[in-house]
Amino acid sequence: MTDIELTAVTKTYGATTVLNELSLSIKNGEFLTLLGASGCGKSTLLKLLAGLEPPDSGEIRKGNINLLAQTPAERDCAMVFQSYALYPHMTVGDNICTPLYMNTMSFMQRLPGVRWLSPSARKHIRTAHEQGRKIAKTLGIEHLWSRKPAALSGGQRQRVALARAMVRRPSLFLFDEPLSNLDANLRQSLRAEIRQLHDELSVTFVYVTHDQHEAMSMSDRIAVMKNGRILQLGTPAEIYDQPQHRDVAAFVGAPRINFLPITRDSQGRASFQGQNLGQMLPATVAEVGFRPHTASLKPQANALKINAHVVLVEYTGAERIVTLTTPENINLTIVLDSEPNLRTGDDLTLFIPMSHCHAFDSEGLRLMPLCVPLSCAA
Ligand SMILES: Nc1ncnc2c1ncn2[C@@H]1O[C@H](COP(=O)(O)OP(=O)(O)OP(=O)(O)O)[C@@H](O)[C@H]1O
Repeated sequence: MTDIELTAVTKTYGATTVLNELSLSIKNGEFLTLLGASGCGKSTLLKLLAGLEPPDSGEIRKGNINLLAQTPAERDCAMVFQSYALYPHMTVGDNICTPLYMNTMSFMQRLPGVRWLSPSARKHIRTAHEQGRKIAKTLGIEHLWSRKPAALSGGQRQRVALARAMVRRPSLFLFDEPLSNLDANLRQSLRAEIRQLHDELSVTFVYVTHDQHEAMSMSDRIAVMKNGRILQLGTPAEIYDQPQHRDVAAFVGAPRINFLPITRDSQGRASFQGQNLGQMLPATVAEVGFRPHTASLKPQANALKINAHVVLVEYTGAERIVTLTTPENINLTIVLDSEPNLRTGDDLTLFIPMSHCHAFDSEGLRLMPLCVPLSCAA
């Protein structure tokens, strides 16, 4: 099977450019997540893949097949929406199976009267129901077969929508925020189920979400989007550990990454709270980011030192989340797994190993740290 290649795809609605010269290679069989804030163009990209909308320019190809020349039905993909999109007058069984047998019947056989009179049409329906029941069993909804959608919970409805997509055995699944309407516990269990389905089916999943937990826990690769462009494409670990843009760093991780604005000393060297960082950070650094879990209260070499004031200590059981403010009025959040005596109002010094600091320039682009060890001049 072949990868799907999007090349310089642009989509506009009126004066709004929703996708901007976007290029992306979707590997055959991978679980790829499009992650980004509301309005960044994720759903539009999904619609272009499904053939529900055409791009203004650019190419979408699968090997030597030009997908843009194919109708949605020819593209062999199934879409699962946030809103389930079930037929309210049909039972669960009919919701799952109707698209399947309608696909395999001739126009005449699809006519309601003929459908039940024609032996071959009845055979199609019987086969579809057998396949549908198997899938329903896999998803744990077989006992709901004769119910109508109104008599189902949100999680059950989404399972029916999943079953309806799976029964056709498409080579590409497109998910548009399928878990957004569900409560946190159900989201977590369906997240795992969708990932398991992917592993069992071994077909390509493209999954849209603005929830970084979903993206990080389910995906082989994540494309982080902003303003119709991909800021970074990588594995969850690459996205988390080596964010190529400050907005990528800010989008993943909870609590959120901290950012420190870097100033210049009288000689033009990078500095923060009077420390000379010129030996450690590239000359063009504008900001340093560090994740809340990387801060320590233990003095150490080659570390960025931050003087701060404790505003709030929150106990979460295993760890404590500490909110601080610096003399420059920068708010910081750190996570400590042990510090029995820390209280609101304390003044302290944080140490962030330079190996855990992310440097960004004024455009937000990642800079490689200098390899010269720092002698932090206080
Ligand atoms: N049919 C349309 N006509 C006009 N504008 C549209 C249309 N569809 C989408 N847009 C606009 O395109 C932009 C991107 O929309 P899109 O739905 O792709 O974003 P998204 O990242 O999926 O956001 P969300 O997470 O809120 O669904 C938005 O500003 C939206 O208002």
